[in-house]
Amino acid sequence: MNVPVLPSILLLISTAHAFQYTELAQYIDSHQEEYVEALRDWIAIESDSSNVLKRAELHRMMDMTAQKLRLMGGTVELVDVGEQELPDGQTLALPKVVTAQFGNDSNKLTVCVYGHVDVQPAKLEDGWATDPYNLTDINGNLYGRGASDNKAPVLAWIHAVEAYQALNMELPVNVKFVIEGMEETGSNGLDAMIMAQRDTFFSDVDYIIISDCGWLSRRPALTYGTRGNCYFFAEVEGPKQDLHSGVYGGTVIEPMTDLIGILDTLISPSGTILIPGIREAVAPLSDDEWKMYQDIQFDIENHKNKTGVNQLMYNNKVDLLAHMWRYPTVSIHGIEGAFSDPGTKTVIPAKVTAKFSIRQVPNMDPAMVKKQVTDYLHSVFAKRKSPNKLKVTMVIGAKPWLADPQHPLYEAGKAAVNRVFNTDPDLIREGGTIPIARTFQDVTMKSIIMMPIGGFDDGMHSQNEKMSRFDSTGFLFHFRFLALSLFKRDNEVLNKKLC
Ligand SMILES: CC(C)C[C@H](N)C(=O)NCC(=O)O
Repeated sequence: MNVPVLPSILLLISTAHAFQYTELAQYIDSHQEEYVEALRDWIAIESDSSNVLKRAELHRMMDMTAQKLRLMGGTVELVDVGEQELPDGQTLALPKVVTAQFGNDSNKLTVCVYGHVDVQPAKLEDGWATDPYNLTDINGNLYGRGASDNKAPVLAWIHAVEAYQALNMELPVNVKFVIEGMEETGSNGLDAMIMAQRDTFFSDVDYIIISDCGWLSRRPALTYGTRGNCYFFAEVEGPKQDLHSGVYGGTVIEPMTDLIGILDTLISPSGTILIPGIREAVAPLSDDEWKMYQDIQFDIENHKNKTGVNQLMYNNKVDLLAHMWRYPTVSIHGIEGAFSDPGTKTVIPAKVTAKFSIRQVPNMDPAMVKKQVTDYLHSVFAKRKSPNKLKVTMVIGAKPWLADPQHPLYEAGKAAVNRVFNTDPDLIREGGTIPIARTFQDVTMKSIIMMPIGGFDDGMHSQNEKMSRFDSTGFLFHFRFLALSLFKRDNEVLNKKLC
């Protein structure tokens, strides 16, 4: 069973009878290689949204996505969401957002599937074992940038609709797609588009499904929360050009020294955020949450192996999960302008820009965090009495998202997992960010369920990202049935509650 297939699963299925399940499953299994080839075509496109030099590739990716949906007979639009302003003041066209619709029957529920087809940067020399843009199948693992995050899951949903069409089966729900190309950099332009189309495209949507996350372990999972993210640039500028450190070192106050000095004041070695006001905003961990976390399957040794470290920040499961999902953290990602090539260049860089981010949790507010971080860094910098100039910019301000795991969507999900796996799913949160999740919820007032498709060891954003055709436990195979059951149950529950 391969991944792109997965969704077929998810789909539709609500009203399908047993023989239809079998037919769908057979169709999907017998088309597995075509799904892998479709994924190969998509992986080959370097749709890196963070690199402005790759923008043409991103536009091509959106066109290709729209074309695939058009060829399936969907009502497809490429929605212009305007321009992006770059830190240097230049502007650049944003990739268009693809919307599509299959079915328009007012007697059916309408499901909106959201996904993205942009990716994080990847280079062979980062330590990939294979070319990140050439899908490589090793023992059933499909390696390539974007395989798990989020190209295979998006394709899987599309192929699910296609399987119904190919078998001349009626879709049990109307299906809408919203597929974007800027998720990895904060979903620029998408908030405004959702607001603008609230009373049109989104007016008949009953609920939203996102498959842009992963299981936590080999136990089935449903995701009910994601962290937000505030991403900052801190630029320190000094001399008018780079200087020879032997000739000028000791006479000028170096921008890099200033920058490292202020970065070191963001977080303590034991992980305490030192920016005033941040920790105070965080909702305290309730007893109920503590109990929920205790029951979740999470193997600390496995987490150590996966990350390749021999010591973690915390030694117990609840603390680790809580710090992964529902406490903020500061991560320092890189320094632009710093010398980073092999060799021993002896330069004093004239201007350096640090990139760091702070994951957001309830009840933090990105606007407030922007002010707290900017004020704090300027006050720390002022104490250094440096003649250099500091500029702090927040380039992403994505809010956290939290659903009610008691909502009928999750009841349906749990019942389906039980039916299929004979076990309760773990109800998990996600430490990463899906910037648009909160907007969907706030603007459309519709509920969201996140149904992870990725494996716990897919390596999203990392070297050797992959999506598995099979898992040792065969979870993808099971997931198909989970989905079938889910939607069957889903409609039963939701028809009662939503209609
Ligand atoms: C695991 C995340 C929710 C996946 C998502 N596509 C993502 O990577 N978002 C950006 C981020 O930095 O979290």
